[in-house]
Amino acid sequence: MPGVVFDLDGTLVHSAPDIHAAVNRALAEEGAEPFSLAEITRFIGNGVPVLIKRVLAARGETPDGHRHAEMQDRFMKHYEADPTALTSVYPGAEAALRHLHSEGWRIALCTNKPYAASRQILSNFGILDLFDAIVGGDCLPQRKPDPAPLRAAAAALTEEVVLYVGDSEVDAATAEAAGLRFALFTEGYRHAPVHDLPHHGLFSHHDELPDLLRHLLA
Ligand SMILES: O=C(O)COP(=O)(O)O
Ligand SMILES: [Mg+2]
Repeated sequence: MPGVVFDLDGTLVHSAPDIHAAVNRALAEEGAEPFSLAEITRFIGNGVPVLIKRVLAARGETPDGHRHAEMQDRFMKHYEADPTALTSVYPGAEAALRHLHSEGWRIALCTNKPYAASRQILSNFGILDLFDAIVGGDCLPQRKPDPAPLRAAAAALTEEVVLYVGDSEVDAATAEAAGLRFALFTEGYRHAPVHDLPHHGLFSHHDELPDLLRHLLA
């Protein structure tokens, strides 16, 4: 059977509200002003170190390593305390995963979110056991859009054909660099118009996903 690798934030789960809340809690510890949800959503996609860099830059800071690490630790403390309080699985995503799993597809996750929080989120939503492999943003020295994490996730599935499903320009670039066919979820945290992202298929509701993936195999 084929394999499919999923991105997490903006693809399987709408996690921006918890990321936003944790950033603002970290800032509140310093008495700093909160960011809006739209601002923080724009900073998501390249992993936590880049998120923190973007938050500090938007505040006019050019942080040294110590300052960056301090804010990242603060953010992670708040985020890991409850990464699903405000997060939801996209409508139809769990059903699509269960459908693919029951058809014998092997399933992996390749996200820039750190491994432990990613695993916790899948576990909290009762879908962790559907995944044969998880590659988080802190599992390798490289993060997406470097193809190494996606290649590692695909290799873990040991299937001849592997597809990637994601929501962002980072995911599209990663799939292209790894040489995998890419299905784009149009309702995630993308910045550019759909036609600017290289993709082989797109979907706006996860009910469409099993048929789309079968089509991409053909
Ligand atoms: O953590 C991020 O910035 C993005 O995570 P994702 O790779 O699951 O979209
Ligand atoms: Mg994403």
